[in-house]
Amino acid sequence: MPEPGLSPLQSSLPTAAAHFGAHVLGRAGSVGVEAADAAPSTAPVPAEVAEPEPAPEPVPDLGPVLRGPSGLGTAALSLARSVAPPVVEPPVVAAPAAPADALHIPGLYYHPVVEPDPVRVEELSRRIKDWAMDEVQLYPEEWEGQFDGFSVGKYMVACHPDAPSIEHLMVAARLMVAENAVDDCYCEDHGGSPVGLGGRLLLAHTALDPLHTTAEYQPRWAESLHEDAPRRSYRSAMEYFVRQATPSQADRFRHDMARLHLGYLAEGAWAETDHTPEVWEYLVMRQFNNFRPCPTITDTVGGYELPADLHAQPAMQRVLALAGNACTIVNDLYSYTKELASPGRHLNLPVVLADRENLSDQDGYLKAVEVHNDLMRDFESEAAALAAACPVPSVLRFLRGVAVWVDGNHYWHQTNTFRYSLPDFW
Ligand SMILES: CC(C)=CCC/C(C)=C(\C)COP(=O)(O)OP(=O)(O)O
Ligand SMILES: [Mg+2]
Repeated sequence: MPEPGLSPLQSSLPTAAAHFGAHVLGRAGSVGVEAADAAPSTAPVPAEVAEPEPAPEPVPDLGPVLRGPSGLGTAALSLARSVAPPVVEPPVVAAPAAPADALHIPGLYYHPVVEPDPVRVEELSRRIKDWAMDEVQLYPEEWEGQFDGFSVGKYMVACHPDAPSIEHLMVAARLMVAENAVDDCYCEDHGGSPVGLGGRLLLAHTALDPLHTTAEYQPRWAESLHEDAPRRSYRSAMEYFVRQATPSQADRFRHDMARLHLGYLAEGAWAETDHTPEVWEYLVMRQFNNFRPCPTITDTVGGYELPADLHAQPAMQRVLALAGNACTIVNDLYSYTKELASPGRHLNLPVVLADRENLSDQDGYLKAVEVHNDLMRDFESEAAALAAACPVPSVLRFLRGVAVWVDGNHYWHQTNTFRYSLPDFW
């Protein structure tokens, strides 16, 4: 109900979008337009991480972002095109071919990406390694090869082609490295174990969501954040992130990380008792132990904000869950042989399908490909429906950012032959 004397906000949205609320859309529209036109965040970049002078930043190729993926079957991702005239008429570009030595999963539904800008990849790789070694003492010398082989620079450039600067990419890269450090060192094969995992994760979570307590106990907690590599890296990565993010973006990230830690705990609990969950139970765990915290920072890394009220809409939440699930099942497919070779029994979707549905290893794997493809198609159709129902610039750019992240994530898995290989099922 409008206040007396005030005329109601006029919305150009279809009636179907009425449930988003004119107050939210009115504000979101202005934020989005401003953000889309002036990409860099208003948050100041701290002096110690300022861009080096006078090296010029490579100009990001915004073509893929405006245009979206261009391969067969990518029409559903052309969100802006379906609801509004494009900002510029993009040139028609052929779908890029995957590199010759890339891994190919027959029947997998995915979109090829434009090769990430090699200048950005090199610069980001150099800076992230400096951060890992000099600022957080992340790993002993003998792990250097694994750090390089992870190729976080290539990963983040592929996933965030609209980042306005290398420093924006560093925000994503530090978090990616820190998230993997926690997984490797607390949960998996670099000293991790389900035993005591809850306590370790809880304490590390306070590097993201700080303790507020009395003067007597606060200093001891603050010291604890420097005691191991996972906590050092979470603490530092979060410090940079909150300088770049708005408070609601930081809060969104903390929530997504709490979800992630809950997923780690369920995975650890099942490993401890050697329990194989039902397929749907596994999918629940993997929705939490999930890449979700990475695509959901796409607006911070892009230098704009999807307003909290729009992020919280159930339709947006469904799109984000589907996108995260598609990304994560891609990992289950590409990491299948790595996980078979690791000590103990590592759960992934093909393994759980084979066990719970009495399938051969091969049929379990092939069914997991189908589950992935269904998730991808649901993500794309729900994202397109949301874009049509709520064609606010920040929503469209965010949905495009998530879709590009999904594609970049696939590209990184497909091309990371240092880390992954495929089973001989075809
Ligand atoms: C980057 C991030 C938020 C990671 C969270 C959880 C995670 C490590 C994954 C979803 C990847 O799965 P997994 O642990 O199976 O990774 P690898 O197969 O070892 O590459
Ligand atoms: Mg895996």
